[in-house]
Amino acid sequence: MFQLTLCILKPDVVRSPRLFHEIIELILQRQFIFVKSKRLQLNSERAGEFYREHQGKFFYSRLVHYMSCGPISCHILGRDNAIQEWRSMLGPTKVFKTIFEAESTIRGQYGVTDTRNCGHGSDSTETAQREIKFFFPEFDMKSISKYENLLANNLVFNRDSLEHQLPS
Ligand SMILES: Nc1ncnc2c1ncn2[C@@H]1O[C@H](COP(=O)(O)OP(=O)(O)OP(=O)(O)O)[C@@H](O)[C@H]1O
Repeated sequence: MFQLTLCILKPDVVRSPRLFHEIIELILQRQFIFVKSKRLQLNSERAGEFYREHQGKFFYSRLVHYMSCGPISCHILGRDNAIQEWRSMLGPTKVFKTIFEAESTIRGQYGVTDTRNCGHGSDSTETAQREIKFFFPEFDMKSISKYENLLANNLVFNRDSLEHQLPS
């Protein structure tokens, strides 16, 4: 089933152009459609709001500080089973375990710590909708139908905007 998910590439990744583009290529190779892309910097209030479910946990303030320490890159990704596919590419949350147990994943290869773990992926369709709205309030979820019957290789990927373009 065609799905959308929210992908965030975290500040360490965005800070390193080579790593950033390497991860974009990996995502393209997995036949994801980049529906929308946006680079932005969160302030600590917005970062705290995004991760509010973790409020009170020992890593919460570290996480909020990290997520607001530099620009992040947000992407609405689409493909069959997008939510699960992007999370499996990322690998498990905890980098210190992942580098041994899932070393071929993005976190396994490039993660720095359990907090600085390269990326974020929505974990359900409800979460994806809420998170897409958080970063892309102007995005019309109904426009997904435009992409549903298209494969990534029927579209042109614009390397400046980091978005696939629909055939005219
Ligand atoms: N034990 C921990 N120590 C340090 N940071 C953590 C820890 N657990 C989670 N985090 C940070 O909080 C983020 C959100 O945690 P969550 O449990 O929702 O993991 P996730 O769903 O794999 O990650 P994300 O929501 O970012 O995709 C993680 O991506 C990581 O940056």
